[in-house]
Amino acid sequence: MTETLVQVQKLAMDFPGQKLFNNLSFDVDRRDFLSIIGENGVGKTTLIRALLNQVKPTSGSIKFRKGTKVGYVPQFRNIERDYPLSIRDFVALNLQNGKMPWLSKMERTQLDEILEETDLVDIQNTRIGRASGGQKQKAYLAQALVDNPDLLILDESTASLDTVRKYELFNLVQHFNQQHDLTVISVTHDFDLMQRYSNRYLMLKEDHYALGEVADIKNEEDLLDV
Ligand SMILES: Nc1ncnc2c1ncn2[C@@H]1O[C@H](COP(=O)(O)OP(=O)(O)OP(=O)(O)O)[C@@H](O)[C@H]1O
Repeated sequence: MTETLVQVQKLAMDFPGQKLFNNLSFDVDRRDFLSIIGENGVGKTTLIRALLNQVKPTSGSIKFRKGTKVGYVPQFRNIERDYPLSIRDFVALNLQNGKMPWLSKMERTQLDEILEETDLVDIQNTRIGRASGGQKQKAYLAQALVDNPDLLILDESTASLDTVRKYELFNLVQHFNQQHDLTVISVTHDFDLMQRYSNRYLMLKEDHYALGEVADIKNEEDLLDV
């Protein structure tokens, strides 16, 4: 049975001289892997910010199923070489809620499990600032997943990565999608990434949008006409 996790209804966002999303409505069901695509400036990042409750839409609504926990992987942001945390400590930042300086036994288990599942065990003591770009993105992914979210939002998370690292990161996301029922929303410019990994797409254009099944799209040109 499908279980709707996110329900976006008649969303619109007005900025001076610009209107984004023409009454945008869509649902995201548990286990969906939705790619949000569209040209620069159509509002992809703004939509993500609205989903993360960082901006309030001018009209319309975004409803989450009660208890939905959301994880977020940002665009690549470089971390200074001297940043003092190890990869392990960096991933753990999302666990403690700032309440205690140490981790409970259960939290330590959660941390060990996510490091294992994201292939970071061998480099967990490496300083995050010294890690490669691909390792840093994996650490961001592990950080977003360590407290077991229902929904993961990725914003151009592979933009700085080469093809091998890009597939490595998304193979992991796919693993969590298929094995742990993680629901995924991924903003991307990358047609190949969308086609390989997602089951649905939301194409944003200046004055309309299109929702569809990725299986119906054979090549990039098909998206021009939607
Ligand atoms: N706080 C704001 N105030 C005014 N205009 C804004 C604000 N936030 C976004 N915009 C405008 O909304 C439009 C959409 O921006 P947004 O960053 O969401 O697009 P995008 O699709 O993510 O683009 P890109 O692919 O380049 O990242 C842009 O023209 C931007 O200037």
